[in-house]
Amino acid sequence: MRSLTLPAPAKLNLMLHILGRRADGYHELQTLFQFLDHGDELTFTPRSDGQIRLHTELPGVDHDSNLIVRAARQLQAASGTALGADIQLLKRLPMGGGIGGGSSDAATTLVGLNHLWQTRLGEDRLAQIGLSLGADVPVFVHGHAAFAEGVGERLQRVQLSEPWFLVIAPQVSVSTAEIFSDPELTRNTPAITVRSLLAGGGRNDCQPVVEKRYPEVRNALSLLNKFVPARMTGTGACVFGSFPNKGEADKVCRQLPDHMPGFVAQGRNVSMLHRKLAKMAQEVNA
Ligand SMILES: C[C@@](CO)(OP(=O)(O)O)[C@H](O)COP(=O)(O)OP(=O)(O)OC[C@H]1O[C@@H](n2ccc(N)nc2=O)[C@H](O)[C@@H]1O
Ligand SMILES: Nc1ncnc2c1ncn2[C@@H]1O[C@H](COP(=O)(O)OP(=O)(O)O)[C@@H](O)[C@H]1O
Repeated sequence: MRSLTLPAPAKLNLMLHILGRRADGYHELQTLFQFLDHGDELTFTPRSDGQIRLHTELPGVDHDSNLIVRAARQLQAASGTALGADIQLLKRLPMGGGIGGGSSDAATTLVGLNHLWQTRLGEDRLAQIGLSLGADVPVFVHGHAAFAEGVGERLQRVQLSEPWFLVIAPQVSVSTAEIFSDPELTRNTPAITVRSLLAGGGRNDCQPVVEKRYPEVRNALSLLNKFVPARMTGTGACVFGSFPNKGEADKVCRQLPDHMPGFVAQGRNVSMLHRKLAKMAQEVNA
């Protein structure tokens, strides 16, 4: 049967404010998401027997807990399809890096299988299913840079400049739950409007707590700060800085020590997943 290969791009949280804690323990956020033109890649092949089989293993994640398998099963349940899928994953994004690899894999699975199985669920419904898998899945389903509120589910599209970023991935995995349960976390940042945010400013409220717990992240920030203002994405561990062009970002990337691998990627307002879908639609209509 016909296969479909789709990208699962990374995201950056260009800023992340924590406004408070809800009764269910989750934190109210304000964050600005932009995608990177760098990410994982998934290949889906439909099966007629209804089984979901992911053929790529990830360290520490068993088959049935992988967000890809969980997303595929949720879509089966929501749509009632009798089809299954063989899935291959090309994993490029560091795990637990705050660049959303798992969430993006889940979103690409929802969007990709909805297309391949012809289950015809709307984007809002896919985002709703995605939210039950992780707070960052909806923004990847919609595929547009956004200002997010709530736990990340209330999205407002934004148009941002698309600079080149150098992203450093310190060799540690930071657990989101651990950072959100730290008593020293700032939880009372006043709400700001998207307009004032786009005029400049913002910070990452998780950064001081992660810097304190993880010297690797602190060192990556101070190294990058020698060249450009550096900030952490999400709950870490990755840190990033923006450059006026690719050449300058590449130059700093080449100077990184072995224990601090990095990559250079461009910020994108429309995700690679949605660019590829638009290209496929154009080819069908041509
Ligand atoms: C804060 C962000 C910003 O992008 O961090 P990163 O994961 O990307 O680093 C995300 O929204 C994270 O979303 P996600 O990674 O899906 O978090 P989940 O797995 O849903 O949450 C893990 C745990 O973190 C805590 N948590 C998470 C999100 C939130 N808004 N408040 C919380 O208190 C909860 O204890 C939850 O059980
Ligand atoms: N397909 C997947 N890719 C990455 N991580 C996954 C996946 N499925 C489940 N996970 C689990 O989710 C955790 C967070 O993953 P990830 O999205 O990479 O980090 P972050 O949310 O910090 O950006 C991982 O440490 C792993 O245990």
